Amino acid sequence: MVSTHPTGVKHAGIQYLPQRRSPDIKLSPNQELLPLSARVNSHDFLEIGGCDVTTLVRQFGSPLYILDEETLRTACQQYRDTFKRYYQGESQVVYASKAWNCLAVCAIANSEGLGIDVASGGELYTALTAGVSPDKIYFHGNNKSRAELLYAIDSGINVVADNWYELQTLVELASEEQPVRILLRLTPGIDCHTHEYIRTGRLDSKFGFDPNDLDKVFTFVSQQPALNCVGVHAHIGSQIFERQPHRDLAALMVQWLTKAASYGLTLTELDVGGGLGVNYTESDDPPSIEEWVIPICEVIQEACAAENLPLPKLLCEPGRSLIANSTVTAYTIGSAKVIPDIRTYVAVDGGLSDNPRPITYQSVYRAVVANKMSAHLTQTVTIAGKHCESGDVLIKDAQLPKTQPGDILVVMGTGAYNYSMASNYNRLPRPAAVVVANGEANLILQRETYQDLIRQDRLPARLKKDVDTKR
Ligand SMILES: Cc1ncc(COP(=O)(O)O)c(C=O)c1O
Ligand SMILES: N[C@@H](CCCC[NH3+])C(=O)O
Repeated sequence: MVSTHPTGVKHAGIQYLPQRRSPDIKLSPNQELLPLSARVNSHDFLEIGGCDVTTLVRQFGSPLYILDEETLRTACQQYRDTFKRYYQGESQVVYASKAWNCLAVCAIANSEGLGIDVASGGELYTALTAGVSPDKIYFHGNNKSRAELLYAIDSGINVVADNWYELQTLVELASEEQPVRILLRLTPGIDCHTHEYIRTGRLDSKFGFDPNDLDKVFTFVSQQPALNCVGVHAHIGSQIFERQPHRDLAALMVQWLTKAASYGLTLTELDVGGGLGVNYTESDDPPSIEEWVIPICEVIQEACAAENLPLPKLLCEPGRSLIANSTVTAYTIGSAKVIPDIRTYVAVDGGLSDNPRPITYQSVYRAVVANKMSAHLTQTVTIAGKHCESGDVLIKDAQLPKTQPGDILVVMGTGAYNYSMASNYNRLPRPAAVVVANGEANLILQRETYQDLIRQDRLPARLKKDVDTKR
């Protein structure tokens, strides 16, 4: 079977065309396997952003993260513009930068008018360095350190307060003259179907205040002049395909605003978190960005009208659905091991250090061979990484054309939680990343070197002496 990608990419056996539910609803990048600008050129090679992937690998090395600027910008615009169109109050889309935090990605999101959600001092430092305005930065985390909270207060950003210890620390660190702007993160008690490790909304979660404490929390913050509490926040989990949980969440959060008003707290911001899922395989079926945003706007508008509340500023925090499908990882194929009647392993020059999602969440990915885009898929192979770990498998039973050492394997949908969760396991240097657009490729993350790997190593003098004498 040969199927066709909407943009013209053909790859035998892979169904690239997601199902359109209605002609009025735009498909969005989170429903695509390949970046929007993907094409097959006259050599039968994959091009992204007008750049031949095999040339990029020759130029920048392998493995290589390749980020398509058009796809990322389109996703940012779809979120931003859908809120503008369907929500009558103010809105702000905030990129959850834990998905991929680096200067260039923060700068692109910022240039599209998005705010940035940060989850550590390091992510905050990156966002500020990328030029994001402090009032558009939201700081998350269930155990922010004192130093991180001080950094947040000094920088004038928004803090999403997660627990009692944090509220008390903020009261100590902030002052009446310079109150800290906070939102309260509450656990909504809403469950959804996603991987156990990435559910955050149910009561048994390490994040946020217990909803049974709502009265106590509102009473406390309403009495603290050092706390400028402006809103509520909740996030129910990640890689969610269902639509009802976010509708339920939106309705529940409006009830929280009503309750806060009874404590004299005028809360003007409501942040529904992120969580919209993406296509990693042809059988995934997430809603589009519009299909996710529109019902949230409708539910909040209806609930506020019913409760006679002014419309709050509506925020959301997508990570994965903004960036996952903008990026592919290109690897070079090396050794193979054929175990007759059992399995064929084809190894690449990266693995769990650049993409820990398969080993962590049993995530499934799809791949194509960038220099053999129309070749028939004649083999079923397991794509192994190069780490000393049997579980270091990127894709089980991948359908591929016949491959040989030197071929370029492209794994799709690697923009979210790949680089940001990358490690140096086995002391592999982290890969480089480029952003591509209009035939131009720019380095956004330099490949680590062996020197980088030992930059933080220290050899105490007494051990050094040992080394010297034993030589
Ligand atoms: C507080 C918070 N906001 C936003 C996100 C982004 O989620 P996603 O990448 O699923 O959109 C997460 C991650 O799950 C999160 O923990
Ligand atoms: N790291 C997870 C998502 C975590 C979301 C952050 N709360 C993943 O790769 O799917």
